[in-house]
Amino acid sequence: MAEGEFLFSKELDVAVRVVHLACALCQRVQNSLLSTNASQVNSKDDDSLVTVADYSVQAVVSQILSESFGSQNLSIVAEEDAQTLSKSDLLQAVVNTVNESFSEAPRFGLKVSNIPLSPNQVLEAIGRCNSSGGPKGRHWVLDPVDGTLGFVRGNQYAVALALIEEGRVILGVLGCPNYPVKKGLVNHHHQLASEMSSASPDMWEKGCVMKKPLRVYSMVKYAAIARGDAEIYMRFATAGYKEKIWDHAAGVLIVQEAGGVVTDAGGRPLDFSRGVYLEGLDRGIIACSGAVLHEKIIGAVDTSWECSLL
Ligand SMILES: Nc1ncnc2c1ncn2[C@@H]1O[C@H](COP(=O)(O)OS(=O)(=O)O)[C@@H](OP(=O)(O)O)[C@H]1O
Ligand SMILES: [Mg+2]
Ligand SMILES: [Mg+2]
Ligand SMILES: [Mg+2]
Repeated sequence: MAEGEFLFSKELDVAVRVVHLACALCQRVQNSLLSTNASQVNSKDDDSLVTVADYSVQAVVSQILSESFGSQNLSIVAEEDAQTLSKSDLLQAVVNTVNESFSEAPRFGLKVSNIPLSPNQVLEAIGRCNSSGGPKGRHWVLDPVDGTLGFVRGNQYAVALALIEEGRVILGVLGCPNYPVKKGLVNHHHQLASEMSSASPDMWEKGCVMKKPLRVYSMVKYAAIARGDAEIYMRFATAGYKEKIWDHAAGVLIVQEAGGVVTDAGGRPLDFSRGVYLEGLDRGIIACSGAVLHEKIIGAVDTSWECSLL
C-alpha cells in the first residue's frame, strides 16, 4: 500500500514480493520450531527472544533490496544485529535458511545472483541494516519478525517493511502469515455479531454488546484495525521504554490508508524522522478505526489521565 503509487511503484512491487518470500520462510521455520526440539531460539541482552527466522528474514530482505536498488546509497534500519549472530549457535541454521529462501525467490518474481551466500556474506547482509534513519533521504525500515514471542508460540506475528522518505512513511507492507483470511476469525469474537445481523433491525439497532478484547501478538494489532476486526489499539509502554520505528511504521500507514487515525496520546502524529526511536512521543500510541472515535478516545484518555494523577 503506498501513497503516490506511481512514484514508488518499483519500491512497492519489490517490497510486496520480498515480504511474501519472507512470510514463506517464516512459515517453514515456525512449523519446524513447533515440530522439533532443535534449538532455533536465543535470548538477547534485553531478554527478548530472537530466532533463526528473525535473522534470516533480515538477511533475505537486505540482499534483495541491495540487488534491486543498489547497495551504494541503500539505507536500512532494522532490528537484528550481525555481531550477536556471529557469536550465536544459530549462524549455520540461518545460512541454510537464507539460501533455501533464495532458491525459491524466482517463484516470487525475484532475482538473486551469486547464491548460495557464505556465512560471512549472510552476516554482511544483516550488518548492512545498521542505518539509524533520520529526517533526510530514504530509509527502509524492517522488523523481520514482529511479535517473536507469538511466533515462537505458534501464534500471530508479522513481517513489517516500510519506506520513509524525508521523515514520512510513504510505503508499508505487513505480512501476517497466520492472520485468517475470513473476516472475524482472528479471535472468534464476531460470531455473535454475525448472528445478530441476520436478526430483525429492532433486535440489533438498540443497545450494544461490548466486545471481548482481541489479544494478538505483534503489529497484527494494526492489521486487525485496518481489516475491521478491531476498533481501538492503545499502547502505553512501561516507563523508560522507547518505542522503535520498525515496530510501527508499516502498521501506522496501513491503518491510515484504511481510513483510521494513529497519533500519540496528545493527538500528534508519530514522528518517524528522528532516528531509530519514536522521539517526543506523548505518553503512548492511540490507533483508531476512524476520526470520530479517535477524538473521543483522546478525550477519554486525557480525562482518565488527569484523574489517575490526582
Ligand atoms: N518493554 C516493552 N514495552 C513495549 N514494547 C516492547 C517492550 N520490549 C519490547 N517491545 C517491543 O514490542 C514488540 C512486540 O510488541 P507486542 O506488544 O506485540 O508484544 S508481543 O509480541 O506480545 O511480545 C517487540 O517486537 P519484536 O522484538 O519484533 O517481537 C519489541 O520490539
Ligand atoms: Mg525482537
Ligand atoms: Mg517488533
Ligand atoms: Mg522483531
